[in-house]
Amino acid sequence: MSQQSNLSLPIIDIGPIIHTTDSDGNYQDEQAAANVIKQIGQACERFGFFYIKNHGIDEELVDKLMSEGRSFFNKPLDYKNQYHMKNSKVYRGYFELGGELTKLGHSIMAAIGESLGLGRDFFRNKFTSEPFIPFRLFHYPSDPNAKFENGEERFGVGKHQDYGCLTLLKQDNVGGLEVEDRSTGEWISAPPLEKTFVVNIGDMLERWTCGRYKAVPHRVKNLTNQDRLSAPFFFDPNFECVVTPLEELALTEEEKTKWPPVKYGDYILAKVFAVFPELKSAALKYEE
Ligand SMILES: O=C(O)CCC(=O)C(=O)O
Ligand SMILES: [Fe+2]
Repeated sequence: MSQQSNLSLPIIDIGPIIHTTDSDGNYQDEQAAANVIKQIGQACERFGFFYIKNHGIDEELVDKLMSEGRSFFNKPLDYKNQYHMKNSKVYRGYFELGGELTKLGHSIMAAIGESLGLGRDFFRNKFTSEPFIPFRLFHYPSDPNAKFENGEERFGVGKHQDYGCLTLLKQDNVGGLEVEDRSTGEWISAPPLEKTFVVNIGDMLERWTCGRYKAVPHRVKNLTNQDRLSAPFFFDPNFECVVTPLEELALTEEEKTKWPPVKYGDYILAKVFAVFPELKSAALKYEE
């Protein structure tokens, strides 16, 4: 079993990269923005994860979302089963924070483009103008005494990497998220920090950059006696987007052959159906 690390993930004040001038998309304070972009680039290379603060997202709306989520999970099972994912064709809909989080996703992708020397419009112009933006609300029941089951360590969400470009995660104040330190294999704790989101890189950004920016394994274990709620917002390429190593990054032939092209829609569906096989039969039924 790997050890806990005593490192902590960087916390980046991204105020300077979300305030652009209206006319041309330049940053209001280019020097401050350049400093943030550098921090983002370093965090992507070293950890694949970072916290953001001063992100401009309305905290009242976030609180409202979390309390609505909590009240849903507190309802009786019969009520919740009406919305069981097995019964879903596909849940599409509106939620109040969607637009704001999408805008934030574009701002962070702009900074990432800049940090790679590709320019701030690179990803939006080429790949993410119409992102695929799944959103989930997770409930991790309190589980203080169930560290092990049949000798195996138990997790609310087992070790995995995210599939797309970026994840913007809001967690409540319970904690339990851990991130692998790729250089040591230790687990870095990512505790709740007020008014922040945890941001992490997904597999597609790793493929575009041939691993320069990493999609890093993480997991969640709630060992407290309180329920935990989290809300990941995924900012992903469109289903039709074919992801190949970026020519602009002057990667070697060896690197490029390691990352063959994938169509994002095929990639994510294969991943989701592997985790939730019942959704595959539901989706096939829907296609008939
Ligand atoms: O609940 C969390 O903190 C993380 C969830 C997660 O890793 C995911 O949805 O991909
Ligand atoms: Fe994840």
